[in-house]
Amino acid sequence: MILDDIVRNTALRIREPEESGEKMTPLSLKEAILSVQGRHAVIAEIKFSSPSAGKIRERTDPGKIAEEYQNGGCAAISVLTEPDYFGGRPDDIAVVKNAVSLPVLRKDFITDLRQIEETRALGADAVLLIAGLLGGRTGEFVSAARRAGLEPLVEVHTPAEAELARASGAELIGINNRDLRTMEVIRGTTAALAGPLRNAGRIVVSMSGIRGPEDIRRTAPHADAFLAGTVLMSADDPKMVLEELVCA
Ligand SMILES: O=P(O)(O)OC[C@@H](O)[C@@H](O)c1c[nH]c2ccccc12
Repeated sequence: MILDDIVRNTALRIREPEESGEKMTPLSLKEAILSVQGRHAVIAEIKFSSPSAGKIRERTDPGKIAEEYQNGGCAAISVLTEPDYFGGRPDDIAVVKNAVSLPVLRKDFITDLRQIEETRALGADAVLLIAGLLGGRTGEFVSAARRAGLEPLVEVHTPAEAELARASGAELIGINNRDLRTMEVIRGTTAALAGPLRNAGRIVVSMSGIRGPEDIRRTAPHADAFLAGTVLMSADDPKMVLEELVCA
């Protein structure tokens, strides 16, 4: 299965983190989401290809894309750093951080605590932790991320994972509408899982499969923020499409 291949190959790339120089004070993804008023908080993703979509667009300077996203009014930027299936690079984090003044979320397949240190060393503000990969270790990774100065965003797709995420203490929970194992998008996933999480005070990010403003409007009663990738990266004018999502 593709997900197993990705996780295995990613683990093979892990190196002991090197001591890196002074890092900037992290920007809060939570604050960025909560400070959006009168429009939708959108996390715009930089992703050049994916197992489900194949090649999305030619690789160009991620800093330029990030600037366009910032001009389009996103609350934060997500950067896929996995190289083999998503066309990303770890160093894209620093490039994006230098280009914009928004929180940057690193998205990769994290299954080893050394990747948490690495993520902070790369300059990210927040890190994606996938409950479906971490299982009972989710809470341990949430704590490790905080200790490293990173805000954890825990991704879930099933009720059991949602409960794991809630119990992990993470404040930010991403409900992935796409099943990472089958790659099928079920747009009702956010509505189905958000209730208990929001009642427990968690901030819910609805992720994946957003095709346009209508998808945002339909899910808005169930989510505090949205994460969109393919619809933006495949657009001729990502800034314009992002503005449509933000103002949906
Ligand atoms: O391109 P989309 O359908 O807008 O989806 C973005 C994002 O949610 C997706 O890239 C994603 C969500 N969780 C992940 C985990 C790993 C890799 C990728 C992802």
